[in-house]
Amino acid sequence: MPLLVKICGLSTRETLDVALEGGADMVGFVFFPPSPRHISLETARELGSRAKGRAVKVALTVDADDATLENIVETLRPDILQLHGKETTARLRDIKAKFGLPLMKALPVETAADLASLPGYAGVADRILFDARAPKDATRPGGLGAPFDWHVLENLDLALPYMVSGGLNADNVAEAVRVTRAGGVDVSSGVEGTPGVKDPELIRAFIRAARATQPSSPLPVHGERSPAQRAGG
Ligand SMILES: O=C(O)c1ccccc1N[C@@H]1O[C@H](COP(=O)(O)O)[C@@H](O)[C@H]1O
Repeated sequence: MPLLVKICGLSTRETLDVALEGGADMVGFVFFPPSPRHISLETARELGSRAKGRAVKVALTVDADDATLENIVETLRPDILQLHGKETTARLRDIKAKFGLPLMKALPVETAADLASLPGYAGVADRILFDARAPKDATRPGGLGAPFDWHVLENLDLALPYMVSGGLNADNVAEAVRVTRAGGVDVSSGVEGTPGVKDPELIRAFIRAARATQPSSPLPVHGERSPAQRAGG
């Protein structure tokens, strides 16, 4: 399976286009007012229609209530909801029943003990995102540019698709994928110059580095067209 690459915290047309043109599989939009990446519903409507059909649109929320989720679903029209707070398994069931969208539950990781809640969430979420546990005094539960010890996931045996995040960048993404065997990677701070301000070059470099972790297409035998040539018609 090809590695899924998610660029999160996009808030402008220009950087969204860079992520889409660079080949991001998923683009994430943050709806959490304390975050420097928080976007308004008006921006969500514009960016959502721009990304439609070009990448999976992910709405990131933190313990959002139904009314907030309703507004986000109505304006962004996300393909998946990323729940990055302390949402319980019961709340996940409730959100699923109300909104009928796939759910990606973010789980904070610091030590192996943090995986205790995994079986419960794996029973209801469609995908798990393992993210670095934020310090107690942090103003947000993610998007802090800090990695966790990827070896915690080394022997993970999870049937559900999972991604990793937390302090990823173009220099360490290959090692994160090697250690965790994750099917996807998610980045925000690592493609920014300053918090909340995406850097086009860093976005491109991250996507390239993530793609380079994949075995390259086999060389065509004489007279045969390569997969890339076939995809291009
Ligand atoms: O990006 C944010 O501001 C944010 C706010 C609240 C919850 C999660 C947030 N971001 C997510 O955190 C991880 C790791 O990000 P980083 O690469 O370490 O900056 C990622 O999933 C972001 O989507």
